[in-house]
Amino acid sequence: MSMSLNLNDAEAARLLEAMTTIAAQASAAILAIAAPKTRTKADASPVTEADEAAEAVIVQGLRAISPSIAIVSEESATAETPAPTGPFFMVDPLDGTREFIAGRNEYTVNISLIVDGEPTLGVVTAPALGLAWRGRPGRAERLSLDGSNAAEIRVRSWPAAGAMALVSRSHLDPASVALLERLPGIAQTECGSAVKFCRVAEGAADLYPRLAPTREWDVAAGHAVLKAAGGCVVRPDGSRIPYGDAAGGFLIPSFVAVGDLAAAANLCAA
Ligand SMILES: Nc1ncnc2c1ncn2[C@@H]1O[C@H](COP(=O)(O)O)[C@@H](OP(=O)(O)O)[C@H]1O
Ligand SMILES: [Mg+2]
Repeated sequence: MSMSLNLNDAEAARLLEAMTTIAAQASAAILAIAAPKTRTKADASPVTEADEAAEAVIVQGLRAISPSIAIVSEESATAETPAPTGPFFMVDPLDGTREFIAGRNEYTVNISLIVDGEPTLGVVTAPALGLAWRGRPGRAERLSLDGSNAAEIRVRSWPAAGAMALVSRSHLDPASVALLERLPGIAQTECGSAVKFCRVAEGAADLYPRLAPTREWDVAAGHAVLKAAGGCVVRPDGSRIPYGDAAGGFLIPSFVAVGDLAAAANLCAA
């Protein structure tokens, strides 16, 4: 059954607030696990008991607030997961598991709501940084994990000098390196997880190139935040990312996340 969802701004704000609370609860569940037991998944990537604890908190929380909206979540998605037919929540209970296991603080909880194939609402929390970022159409915010200190954020214009790219610490690939080599004078910093989208959204960086595979749950919430802040996440040719690709295993082969839309158009035309 297809279901339409036409949220006005007050309803969007209310739903995003509830998603923020759930992401904060999942963050607390992660922080409560001091020495996580770790195993390797079928795709050779790591998962910990913290990933699973956070997912349980999130799924239970989302079911309680919106029982009719489907949930696609990293640790429960399988090859048999059907393509969602209406709006759906896309969840990564712990993005940057490698960072988390290594004891670094750049890992996140990602929760987004996809409507008509577009990440429309999104919250990203960084438990170890005590921070959250969230976006809905027309407004993006950075706040403390406890919900205080919410402040509007906005992308910056591409600077004439001193543009900054963020790249994966654990998965930097040759194609992204080659793209950066074509941009003279751009500085680059390593950063784990969906924090990269949020740094671009708050105008601390300009570009996050990822010309290597990720999955929709790694991207959707950060995409919603960056879009709300005035930026974009697109395939390298400038086309949109088709969310809800169950048949393709929710794989996103490559993307670029950019703060300045004119710079994004130039980059994608090059
Ligand atoms: N070959 C691959 N295919 C699909 N996703 C990949 C991948 N290599 C890395 N990723 C994704 O990249 C995420 C980490 O991003 P980063 O390197 O920027 O921190 C991982 O998230 P998880 O930690 O949730 O598994 C993982 O899903
Ligand atoms: Mg994960």
